[in-house]
Amino acid sequence: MLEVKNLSKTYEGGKKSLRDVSFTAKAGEVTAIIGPSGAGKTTLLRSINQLITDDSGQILFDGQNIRELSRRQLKQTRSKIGMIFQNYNLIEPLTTIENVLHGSLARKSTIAGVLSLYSKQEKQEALQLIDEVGLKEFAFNYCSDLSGGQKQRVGIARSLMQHPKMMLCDEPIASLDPRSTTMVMTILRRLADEKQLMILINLHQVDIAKTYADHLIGLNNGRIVFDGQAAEATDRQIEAIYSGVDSLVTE
Ligand SMILES: Nc1ncnc2c1ncn2[C@@H]1O[C@H](COP(=O)(O)OP(=O)(O)OP(=O)(O)O)[C@@H](O)[C@H]1O
Repeated sequence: MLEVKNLSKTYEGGKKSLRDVSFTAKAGEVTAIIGPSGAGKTTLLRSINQLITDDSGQILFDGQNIRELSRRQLKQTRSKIGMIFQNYNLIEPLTTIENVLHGSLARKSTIAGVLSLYSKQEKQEALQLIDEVGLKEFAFNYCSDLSGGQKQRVGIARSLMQHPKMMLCDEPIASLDPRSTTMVMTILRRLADEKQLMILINLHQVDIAKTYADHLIGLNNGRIVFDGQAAEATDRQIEAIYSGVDSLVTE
């Protein structure tokens, strides 16, 4: 379970990007975060694993407050949190399997990582994950030769190599066509259902959020203005998330 309590963030220059944000996310659930551009979605996702340092609040995950961990503890906790990015963040001149194997670096010693020392078991696991995301025949292709949707699936397999408990997905389908969008969202949904992963996903497409997510959070100007079941959010509530009317949990 992830419990975010009263999280606030003000950037240098004074922009208040998160204002007293509190919510809970559960294992096995897809939580979609929607809201207009600049609402604070990326800031929220990146604060959860402390890629952005926030001002105040609590982030309780796996029995710990992530905000209070030492550097070493944070590294350990981050190894359980996968990240999926809009621009994939792959090493393009490397092959699919090499990129996926990189996901295990979070669990390895620095020297083993630098020397790219992977065990036979890790290579087998990487191939298995590549198969799970439907890319078996592309395992030894260079990532630079893959389509956007294929690259995102490599990103998912790489993240699974970490053995994550939670996946933070920052607009993972923003650059994809409808067919690739369906494939990626279906895989994320399956990971929540079958591996009981906790999936948090920033989205611009409300219809996709309502189709694939269990839980919907609406952010506007750094505030949570909706927190409820994705399938039950009404058009009026969705409209209000984007127009910025506060406190819409009840109609
Ligand atoms: N490094 C930064 N320094 C100052 N202000 C920032 C910084 N990063 C983001 N902001 C501001 O914080 C607010 C929230 O930004 P954030 O990127 O979290 O929003 P978002 O909801 O993810 O937007 P989008 O949907 O466009 O990606 C915006 O007003 C943005 O301009």
